Amino acid sequence: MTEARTSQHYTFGHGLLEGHPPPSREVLTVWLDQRHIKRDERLEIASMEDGSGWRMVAKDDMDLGELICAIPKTSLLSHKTSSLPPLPDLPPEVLDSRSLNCYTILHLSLCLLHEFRLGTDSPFYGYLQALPREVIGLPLFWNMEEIGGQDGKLGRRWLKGTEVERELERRSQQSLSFGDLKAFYAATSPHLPPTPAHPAPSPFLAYLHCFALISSRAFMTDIYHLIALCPFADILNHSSSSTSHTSMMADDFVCHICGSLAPCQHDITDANGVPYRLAHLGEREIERIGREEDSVDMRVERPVVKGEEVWNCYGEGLGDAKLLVEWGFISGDFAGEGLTWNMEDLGLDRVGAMLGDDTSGKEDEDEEAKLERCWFVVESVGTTYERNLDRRKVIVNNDEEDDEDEEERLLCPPSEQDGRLLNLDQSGRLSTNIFGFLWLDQSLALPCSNSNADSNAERQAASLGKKGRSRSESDKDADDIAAQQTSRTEFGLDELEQELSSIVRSIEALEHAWSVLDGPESSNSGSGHRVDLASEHSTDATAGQERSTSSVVLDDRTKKVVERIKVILRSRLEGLHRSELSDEELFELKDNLKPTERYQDMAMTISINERVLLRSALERWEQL
Ligand SMILES: C[S@@+](CC[C@H](N)C(=O)[O-])C[C@H]1O[C@@H](n2cnc3c(N)ncnc32)[C@H](O)[C@@H]1O
Repeated sequence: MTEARTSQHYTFGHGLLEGHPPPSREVLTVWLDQRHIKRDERLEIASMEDGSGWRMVAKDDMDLGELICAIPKTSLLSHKTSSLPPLPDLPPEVLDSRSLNCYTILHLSLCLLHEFRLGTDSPFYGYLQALPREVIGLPLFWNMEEIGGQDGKLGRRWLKGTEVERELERRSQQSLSFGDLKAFYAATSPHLPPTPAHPAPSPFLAYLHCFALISSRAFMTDIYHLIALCPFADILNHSSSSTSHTSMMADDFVCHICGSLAPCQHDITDANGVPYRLAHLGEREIERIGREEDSVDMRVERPVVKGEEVWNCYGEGLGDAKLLVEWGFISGDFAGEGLTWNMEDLGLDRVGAMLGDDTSGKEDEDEEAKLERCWFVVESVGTTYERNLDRRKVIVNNDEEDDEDEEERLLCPPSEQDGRLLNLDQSGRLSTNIFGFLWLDQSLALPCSNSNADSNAERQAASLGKKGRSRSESDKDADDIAAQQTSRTEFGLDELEQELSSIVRSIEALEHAWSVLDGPESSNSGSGHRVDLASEHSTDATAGQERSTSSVVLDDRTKKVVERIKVILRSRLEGLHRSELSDEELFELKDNLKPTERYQDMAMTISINERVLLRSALERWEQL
């Protein structure tokens, strides 16, 4: 059976495989067999329901541990297996600041382009012909007329202020901006060997096509091949980790010189003659890797039912922003870390000031060391918070109700993926990392004089409120900070440790106050509900415990942190495109999009989801 991804022949402006027959599963299957790529025969390549690509479906049940596929590493398409000759030294402005990861992506995209240009002469042709021919519309390209058109331009506007914009900024910091791609291709395209079908360098669009394929299909394999295309395995679509059936596995402790997994001539061995890179393995394992061919494997990690699509997990906790930027689609799974901030966004970019700068008694300490001292406290806050949550779970026997209760909290422990993330999680809970830093900034930014106090308050105002707060508000902030100052202290590690217990107490008071507001007897369903935190005596029955709330009083520092959190959330909301629109107006706009306006649709979905999340979080903090 020869089935095309679509029936027409392709001309997509990049000029690659032009005039070739459409992608064929049959040609792919023959090639996979020739390259000894093992697949379970119960698996079938099928079309996606919306016709936008291929997917893997199981024709029968598959059990835990069964092999889905095994791809010999010699059949991966990596910078080591491609026939692109080594590049000459690149000019420093192209190479200088690039990390190895970034260079590997840019270089592998060029390798792929070279294989495409070879056409049927490429040893990878059977695989290449099965890849999507249309350029995958990563947001990085949406402003480019040939790829994004009008839809892309309008879509980019909806990305304003969203996590996608942040993700693009992160990529840019890793030297993976549109300009970086352009510069890399300008420097390397003259070195592409001419081929019969492509005697001259290919257009930039061809390189972008290859870059998007690498971004959306290549996986990290080992320290020799690094990022590589894994034929067959890359047909599986993504689902978040809890619903996926499998993930990619490879032994990555290979020799970095020749790629051998088994002991080789380049190895340095320990006293027992075992290569250091294999020292963590048992004798039997070492014997096994000497016998077997090294491969990238996928096994069933969650049983697959007959007729089901087999889902891969491209990475733990991938949210829609990352999926859109790197893979060009959104899942709507509400996976990932929610919304993120960096220190600057939070007005915390001058840690020196946060620590009392020249009065710290550690004038010669660099910013990094100061920041580390703050992290010491903030991370301890997270650990303590998590431990208290666990303890509470044990007390209430960890039932479902308690999980729901937990999601309704104001704060959440730091992300498991990245312990230093400053985020608002998908349940609208603010990370204790943000709270901790805001607390430290509030309590430690002790000004030397009123003029310093002024500049500190101005700094916060400028960073937090994009529209800027009025001068009188800044003055008031500065006065408050100055009023709090009773004595000047050297803030060393000991002092920071003392801060820990204050922050934990502040969080406990806040959560307690919130549980009173959010508890069943408070009938806190509508907005505008208020509880007099300082005077009422009530009980919190949500956890099956009696808790006196007679002493829920938020101290001044806590109140100030709460105020800053509200400013941060409001400012993020106001930074979104068309932030003045109501949810109804937004949904109406989205519903009126044409089916072809896919980029706008994805961007609006993300923007709307972020609004909803921010509003729900803001509502909680405003009720305090
Ligand atoms: C590794 S490939 C997967 C195979 C691809 N569907 C194909 O046609 O060859 C990754 C691409 O598949 C698509 N994709 C993967 N998971 C998806 C999902 N859950 N929903 C929609 N598209 C998905 C995206 O276009 C993504 O860039």
